[in-house]
Amino acid sequence: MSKITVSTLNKMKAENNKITALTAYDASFAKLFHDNGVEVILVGDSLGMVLQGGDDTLGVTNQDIAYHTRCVRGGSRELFVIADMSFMTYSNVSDTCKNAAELMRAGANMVKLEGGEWLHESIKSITQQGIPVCGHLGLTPQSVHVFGGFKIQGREEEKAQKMIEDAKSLEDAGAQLLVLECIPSALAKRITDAVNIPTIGIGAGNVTDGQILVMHDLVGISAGYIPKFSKNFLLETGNMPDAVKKYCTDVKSGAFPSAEHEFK
Ligand SMILES: Nc1nc(=O)c2c([nH]1)NC[C@@H]1CN(c3ccc(C(=O)N[C@@H](CCC(=O)O)C(=O)O)cc3)CN21
Ligand SMILES: CC(C)C(=O)C(=O)O
Ligand SMILES: [Mg+2]
Repeated sequence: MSKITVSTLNKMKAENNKITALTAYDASFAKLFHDNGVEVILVGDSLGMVLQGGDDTLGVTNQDIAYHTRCVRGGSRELFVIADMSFMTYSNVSDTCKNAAELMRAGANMVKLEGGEWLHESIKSITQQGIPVCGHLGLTPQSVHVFGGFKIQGREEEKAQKMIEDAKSLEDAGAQLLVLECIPSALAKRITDAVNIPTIGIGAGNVTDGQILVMHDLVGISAGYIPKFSKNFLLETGNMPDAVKKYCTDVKSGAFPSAEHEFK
């Protein structure tokens, strides 16, 4: 696979060619995913749950993400790697600059921040200084204690409209990609239509420009529960490379996620 860049991702949105993404936390899995058709690798702070065994993602540090970003980058120079900014490491512009820079030096191609309009200044500042940004709206797990659990977001029309405004604000600030997590498919469609940047969904239906899953859910070995929107692709394929290939094929064709994996 040739090298993926933000230009490739824009082109894919324009051509209705779905973007395939998975989380990875080390070199071997990152290379396996890349070799079998995955276009974007996320070093997610989900590692606080699936690697560290925590109940949420709040215990993850910027150093943790930097470490795993180095590991993932070790899998290939060619990977398009997004690194999550962890809980409370992007509270102000200065912290955002310092911590995002550490992730870029560790080998990331882009950093991801959870939140809407309030991130405007920080996103503007780091993109101006050369750091590409991915936004993240909907069920933003760092806010699990504000939400009162890992609950689907944006069901009320007022909240839905606010999320659309947040998406536009992120794009306006300079964000070049947007993750939408656990929202009704109809809202994911409205957001995808409202912005020019590609959207990547998880629990947001097959209407987004791409899909992402936590890698442990793809093979059914997540330590906690397995979210309803995920699917075990290892069951029907029996080996890892084919499970990854099947995931990519099904994302490309729109077969995954199907109705049973979406929220109405
Ligand atoms: N293994 C794993 N997969 C993930 O997708 C994931 C993580 N871990 N850790 C970080 C966050 C947390 N995420 C979660 C966790 C739980 C639900 C969940 O239980 N959702 C309910 C729906 C709740 C509702 O209806 O409002 C479900 O049944 O799937 C969703 C996303 C997504 N991320
Ligand atoms: C679930 C994805 C989008 C994420 O942010 C993570 O893995 O941390
Ligand atoms: Mg995350």
